[in-house]
Amino acid sequence: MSDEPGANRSEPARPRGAAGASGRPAAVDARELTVERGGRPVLHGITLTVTPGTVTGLLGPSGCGKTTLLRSVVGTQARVHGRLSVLGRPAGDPGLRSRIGYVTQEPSVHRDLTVRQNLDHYAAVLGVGRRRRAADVARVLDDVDLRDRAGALTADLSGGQRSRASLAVALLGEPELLVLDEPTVGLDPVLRRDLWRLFHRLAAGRGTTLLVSSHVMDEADRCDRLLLMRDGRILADDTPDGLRRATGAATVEDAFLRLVETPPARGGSR
Ligand SMILES: Nc1ncnc2c1ncn2[C@@H]1O[C@H](COP(=O)(O)OP(=O)(O)OP(=O)(O)O)[C@@H](O)[C@H]1O
Repeated sequence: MSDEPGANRSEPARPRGAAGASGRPAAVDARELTVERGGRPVLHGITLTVTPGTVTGLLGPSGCGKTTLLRSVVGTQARVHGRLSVLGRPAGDPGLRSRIGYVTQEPSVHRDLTVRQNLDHYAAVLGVGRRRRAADVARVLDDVDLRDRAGALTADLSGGQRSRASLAVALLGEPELLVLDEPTVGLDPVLRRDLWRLFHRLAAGRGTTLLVSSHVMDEADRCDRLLLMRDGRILADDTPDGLRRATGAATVEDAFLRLVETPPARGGSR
């Protein structure tokens, strides 16, 4: 059976009043989400809410199911069961395509085009008129700090620069929800810091919701909210401070270990 788009049987979640302070519906609302890949379950009844206008980190070890969850949110994952609504619509709804930006772990730019040509091409695909296109391309080049490499072939960029070029493509349509799969892997500390600043600028300035995965726990404090994940389950959905308070741990990494080692309370969500 295919693991690719087209076989998504998720249903929209019922509206649950999970809106943020803005009154907008939850950016993501998942209820009892289950996904099978390669004939075995990899997500086990996940329930979570992503508040609009926040930077939410999806943190967990390699192989725990982060990419599978992100693919479910953007509608490219097959065999999704349960209820999943994104920006108030069922996941995978064609009307969501222009409202979501998705950056996978594999850079999605054409290597034989320059950065600017890539952006111009994708802006045209998005239907941005010729006159607005130059301004949009300049804006996203600034966002990801690639203006001075705009004329370079993407084949000639470093890995980190190519990732940022992919992020620039995702920013073109000013999406309401940005889904980023491990965007900071391989970046030096300065670039990582700059990217997290950009994420918060997008959330604070444009009201964009960012769902950002990472397997590095030290990125936790850069997030407004955290979804801690392990073995296809959500261990915690909290702020970094709330998580430390709830577990009595000094760091999010220790909080994660305590959650793994402590059996869930009766009636708890784990
Ligand atoms: N195409 C596939 N077919 C079958 N099983 C898959 C496929 N892709 C991933 N899996 C399995 O699904 C589980 C979750 O994988 P997923 O890629 O979602 O994890 P992840 O947390 O994103 O990992 P990483 O941090 O390494 O990217 C893993 O056990 C993985 O082996």
